Amino acid sequence: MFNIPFLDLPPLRAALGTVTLPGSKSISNRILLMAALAEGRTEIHGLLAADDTQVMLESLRTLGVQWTRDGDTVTVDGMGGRVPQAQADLFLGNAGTAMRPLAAALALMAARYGGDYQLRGVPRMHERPIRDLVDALRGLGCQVDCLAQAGYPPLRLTGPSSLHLDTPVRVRGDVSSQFLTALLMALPLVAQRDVVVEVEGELISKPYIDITLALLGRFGVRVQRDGWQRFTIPAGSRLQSPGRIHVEGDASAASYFIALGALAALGEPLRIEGVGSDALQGDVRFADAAAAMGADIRLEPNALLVQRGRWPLRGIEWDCIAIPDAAMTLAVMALFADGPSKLTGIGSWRVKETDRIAAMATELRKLGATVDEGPDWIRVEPLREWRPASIRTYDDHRMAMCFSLAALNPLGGHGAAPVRIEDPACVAKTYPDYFETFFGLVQADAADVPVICIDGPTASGKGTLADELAQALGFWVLDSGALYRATAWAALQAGLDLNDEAAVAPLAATLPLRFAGGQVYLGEENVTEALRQEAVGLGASTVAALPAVRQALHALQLGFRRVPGLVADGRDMGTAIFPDAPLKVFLTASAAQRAQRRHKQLIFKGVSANIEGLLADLEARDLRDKTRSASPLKPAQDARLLDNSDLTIEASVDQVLAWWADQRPF
Ligand SMILES: Nc1ncnc2c1ncn2[C@@H]1O[C@H](COP(=O)(O)OP(=O)(O)OP(=O)(O)O)[C@@H](O)[C@H]1O
Ligand SMILES: Nc1ccn([C@H]2C[C@H](O)[C@@H](COP(=O)(O)O)O2)c(=O)n1
Repeated sequence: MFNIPFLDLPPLRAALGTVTLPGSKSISNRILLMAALAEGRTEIHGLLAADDTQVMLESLRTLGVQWTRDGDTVTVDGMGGRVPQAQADLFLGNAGTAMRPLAAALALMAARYGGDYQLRGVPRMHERPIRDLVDALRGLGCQVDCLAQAGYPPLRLTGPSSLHLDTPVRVRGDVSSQFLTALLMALPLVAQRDVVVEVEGELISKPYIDITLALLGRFGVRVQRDGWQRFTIPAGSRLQSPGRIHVEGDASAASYFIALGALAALGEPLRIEGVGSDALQGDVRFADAAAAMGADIRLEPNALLVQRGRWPLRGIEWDCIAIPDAAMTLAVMALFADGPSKLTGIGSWRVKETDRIAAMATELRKLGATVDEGPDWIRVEPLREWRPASIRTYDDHRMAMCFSLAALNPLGGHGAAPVRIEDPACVAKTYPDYFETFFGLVQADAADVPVICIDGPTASGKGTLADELAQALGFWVLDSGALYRATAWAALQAGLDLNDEAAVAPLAATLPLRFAGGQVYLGEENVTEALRQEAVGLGASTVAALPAVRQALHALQLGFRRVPGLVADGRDMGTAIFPDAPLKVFLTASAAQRAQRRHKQLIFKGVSANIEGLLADLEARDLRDKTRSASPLKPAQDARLLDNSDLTIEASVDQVLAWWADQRPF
C-alpha cells in the first residue's frame, strides 16, 4: 500500500491484463457477523482483508468470539446467539457495515440477556446519521443512548429490558438500506415468534437487501418478503453455520476496472475475475450503465471481459439508486463522453464517508470540468482541456480509486496531464492494494513516466537517497550499480578475465537477474550480500568500463521506467540512460567523508576494514569511473549538484524533494 501523503499518476494511454478482485466488503462483514451470531463453526473463504473487515474482526474478538485466519480464509466459532462478553467498548473506524449491524445485534442481546456496550468510530462516523435505526430499536424496547448528538454515534446499548415483538418494527428505508439490513440480521436472535419489519418511505439500495436475504438464507433463515415494504422473520428462525462459505469479488471495486477497460483496453479485453453474471451484488449492474456509455462488456458466471466499444463514450442520464457506490465511477467516466451525463438517485452520497456529491463536484472542477449538483444528483460535462490537478480524497477510498481513472486523460483528446491523488492510503478501507493492481494493468508512454536520476561517486549516499525518495513518492528504484556488480560477480564465478569484453558482454546480456523484496537474485541464488563486497564493487568498476557491457545492460535499465515513476541511481543515469529525465541530481561528498561512511557501514555489518585502504580503493574507483571512455561518471549538463558532505540524510532527501516539488505542475 502507498502510505504516503500523495501519489502522482502520469498520463496513461492503455490497459491490458487480468485482475482478480478482492472479496466484497458488504458480503465479508455480513458473513462475519452472521457467522459470529450463528451456531457452529464457519470457514469463510476469500474474505476481504481491509480496514473495514479488520474492525469487524477485532470487535468480534473483543466480544469474546473466537476466530483464526489463514491467508484469505477466516474460521469463526459461532457464539450461538449469545455474546460471551456482557460489556465492551468497540471502535469501528468509519465502517458503516460494522456500526449498523453490530448496533442492532448488541442492542437486542443487551435487552434479552443484559449487557452494556459502547460503539464509537472516527469523527466522520459520528457525523453519519443512525437515528432511523436507533428509533426502530427503541420501538422494539431496546435501551439505546446517543452519547454525543441525538441520532448519531457514539452509542451506548444497555439492558436487560422487555422487547415488544408483537407489533411490526418500523424503520425508514430512504436514508440507508443498512438500517434494514441490520435489523434483518439481528432479529433472528429473538424470533421466538414471527417478527415483522415494515419499511417507511421508498427503500433505497434494494440490491443490498437482496444480498442480506440471500446470505441469511445460507445461514438457514428464510425471511418472507412482501414487496419492499414488509419482511417477516418466521418464528423459530435461528442462524446456523453453513460450514463453508465463499465471499464473491467486490462488485463496487469492479467498477474501476470496468471503466478502465471501457476507456483504455484497446486491443483485447481486460479480464476482471471474481464477479460476473452469477453475482449476488447489485453493483454488478454498474456494467449496464457502463455499456450504455459505450463499453463493450461480456459477462461470464464469475468474470467480466471489458474493452473499449464506442468512442468517445456516450453521455447518459442514469438513475443510480441501485448502484450508489459504483455510481461514483460513472461521474469520472463522464469526462470522456461526447455530451453531458446526469446521475440521479444519489442522495445517499451525502451521508457516506464524506459528502460525496460535494466532494465529487469540487474535485472534477479542479480537472477543468463543468459540474452542476443538486440534493440527489450531479451533472458532469465532458472535458476537452484537462488540467493537472491534485485531487483531495476526503478519507474516502472511492474518491481515490475513481479519480485514478482521470490519469487516462490523453485518451480524452488534448490531455496528457498528470493527476495527484492525495492520501492514497485511504484505499485501505476496502482495497489496500488498489494502486499496485492498477499500475499492473496500465501503460504509459515512457516519456510520460517521470524519472529522478541520482548519479555520483561511490559511497556518496546515492542508494540511500534513492531509496528514501522512492519511498516518499511511491516510485520504483533502479540500483544500476547492482547490474554491473552482478555482471562482475558472475564473471568472477565463471573464472573470466574482467577485461575480456568479448567474454563478459554476453554474460551481461543474459544475466538471470531478479529484484524481489529488497533482495537481488541471480537465478535462484540470493546474491544481495555477495554483491556488496568491496572486491565485487571494484570488479564492477572494471567491467563497467567495457562499452559492450554497457550496451548489453542498456535495454534492461530502460525497462525499469514504469508507472508511476522511477528513481534511478548510478553513474550515467542522467547522461546516458535517461537523458530526458525531468530531475537529475549529481550527488557528491568529499573522498574523506565517503571513506568514513563506507568504513562505518562495513563495521556495522561486522566486516573488518581500514579507513586508509578504503580511501585508496574509493579514489581508484572514482578515477576509473571518471576517465573511462564509455559513459564516464560526470554530471549531466542539466544536473543539480548536491554536495552532502555536511548534510544529514534527511536534509539531502528534503532538498531533492523540494527540487522535485518545484517541477511539478500541482
Ligand atoms: N548525507 C549523509 N550523511 C551521512 N551518511 C550518509 C549520508 N548519505 C548516505 N550516508 C551513509 O553512507 C553510506 C553509503 O551510502 P550509500 O550506500 O547510499 O552510497 P552509494 O553512493 O549508493 O554507494 P555505492 O555507489 O557504492 O553503492 C551508508 O551507510 C549511508 O547510510
Ligand atoms: N550506472 C552505473 C552504475 C554503476 N557503474 C559502475 C561503477 C561503479 O564503480 C560500479 C558499482 O556501482 P555501485 O554499486 O557502487 O553504485 O558499477 C556504472 O558504471 N554505471
